[in-house]
Amino acid sequence: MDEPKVTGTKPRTCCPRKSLLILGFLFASAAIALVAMAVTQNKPLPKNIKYGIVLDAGSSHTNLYVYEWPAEKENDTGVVHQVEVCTVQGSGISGYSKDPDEAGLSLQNCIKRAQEMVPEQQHRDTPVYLGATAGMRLLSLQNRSVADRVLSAVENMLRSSPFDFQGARVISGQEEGAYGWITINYLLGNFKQTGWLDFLPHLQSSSGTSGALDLGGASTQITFVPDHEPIESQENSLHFRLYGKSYNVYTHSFLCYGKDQALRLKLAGDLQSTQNGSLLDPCFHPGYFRVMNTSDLYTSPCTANGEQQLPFRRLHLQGNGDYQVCRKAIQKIFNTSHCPYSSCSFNGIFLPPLQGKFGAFSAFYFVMNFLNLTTEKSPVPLNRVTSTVQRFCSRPWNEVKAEFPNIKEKYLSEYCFSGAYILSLLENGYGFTAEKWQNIQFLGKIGSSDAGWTLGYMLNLTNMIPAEKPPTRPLSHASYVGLMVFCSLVLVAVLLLGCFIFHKPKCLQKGLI
Ligand SMILES: O=c1[nH]cnc2c1ncn2[C@@H]1O[C@H](COP(=O)(O)OP(=O)(O)O)[C@@H](O)[C@H]1O
Ligand SMILES: [Ca+2]
Repeated sequence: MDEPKVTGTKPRTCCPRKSLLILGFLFASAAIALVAMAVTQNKPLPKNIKYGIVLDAGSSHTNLYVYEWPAEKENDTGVVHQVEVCTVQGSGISGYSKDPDEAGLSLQNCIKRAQEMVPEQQHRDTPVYLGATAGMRLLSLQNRSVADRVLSAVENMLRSSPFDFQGARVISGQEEGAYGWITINYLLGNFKQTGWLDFLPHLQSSSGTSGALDLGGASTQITFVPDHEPIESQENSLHFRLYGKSYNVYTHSFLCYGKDQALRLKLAGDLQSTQNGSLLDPCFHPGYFRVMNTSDLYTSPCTANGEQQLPFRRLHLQGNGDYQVCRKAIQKIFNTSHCPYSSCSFNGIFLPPLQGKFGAFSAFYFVMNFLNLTTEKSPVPLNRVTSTVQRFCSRPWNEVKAEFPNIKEKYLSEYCFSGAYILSLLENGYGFTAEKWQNIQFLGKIGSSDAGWTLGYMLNLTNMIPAEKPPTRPLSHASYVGLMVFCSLVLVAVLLLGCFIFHKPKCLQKGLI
């Protein structure tokens, strides 16, 4: 018998296995190519960096700041940062009234330093600004022509530098307050309005900004956005439109209430009640002794009104480190007897209710930092700050001097007065209660940049803060490419999986493998 013939086709060789392999290979190659393309395309381009220089001509000294930012991101918020600060040796420019040319020469070393920091080919395109604050405001009040001569001396020096000189002027107290407020909010990223909060504005605090407290040697500034309160005096009211949002800002600068002039005000007041020129001063350490010419005390317009024929020419000051008495003596320089508004700080100056968080910088920070009151994460409570200052004031001067041999004697001897003055100003002057005190953060730097008015000044003068929010795409280019690649891969994978499930090659079917 014939054996039954095996009919039909030969069992299929597993050809889909080959196709699968090819498909897999193509898939892997395409995926690698996509990722490689995305990475190469998004590699950061060589940076095009721009620079700007601002000189802060303060009453006690001048600082030169160099800032840099990526040219293509000029209008973003938070991109400009400080790369250098150079402290000019000697006094502030207002201290050169006897020899104005020296004021210009004093800047030379720091200008050289800036030349090293900025690449030579960019010197010509780098703007340089000088802003003078309360020391020069006082000198202008005292002798306008001398102040002008000092300003033209620094102007000539800056014009002769290789940088693009943009002006040297005395800025107003209002500007100083406003630019300090802009600086800290820019650096803290408070003008940034990206993310979901844009669509849920009720979740943001009313202004989303921090107030600014700046303490200098000759003036002090307070600036913040009050909560829906009308700003009752025009000279304290500023309006800004930044990144598409409007801000009604309260600001006041108290000339003569920087810590150096405040000390003069206090001493000039104390002098009225001495007969022989010796003064027992509760704001200096026990055992501290200082001799001053009374005429020096009255050279400033802050104290000039009190000048009188005193029967002595020298003041012999002796410390006794009594914090409570010191606070009482300081209190006398704040006049709280009249207020033509619904509420005032002191000297009849309008102050709306304090609102939100505050960043306190410059001498507020130097003093608190020296007293070790800035190191903790959360603010140190007011009662602990008070007891720290009290304890420090009561320490004998020779003990303090021995503990801090490297700190300038001028600073060291005045930290007791300065600590007490800061507490008087914030607590009694502005009305920071123990509860509100917790909203103050003492700031030296934010990131790499010093907190102060200079950055805000430059941002404003270079038009780097747009009034309206620049139109932006929802995603950055890199995120867009990344997401596109990811979605393409998911789509391809789903397609392959679909093909695989619905046209399962026979060789992979059960029993054929
Ligand atoms: O390291 C420090 N310790 C204590 N005080 C300092 C230190 N550095 C600067 N200061 C003080 O900070 C203040 C800065 O004032 P600035 O010179 O800016 O005057 P202004 O802003 O009133 O024009 C001055 O009183 C100066 O003595
Ligand atoms: Ca200052």
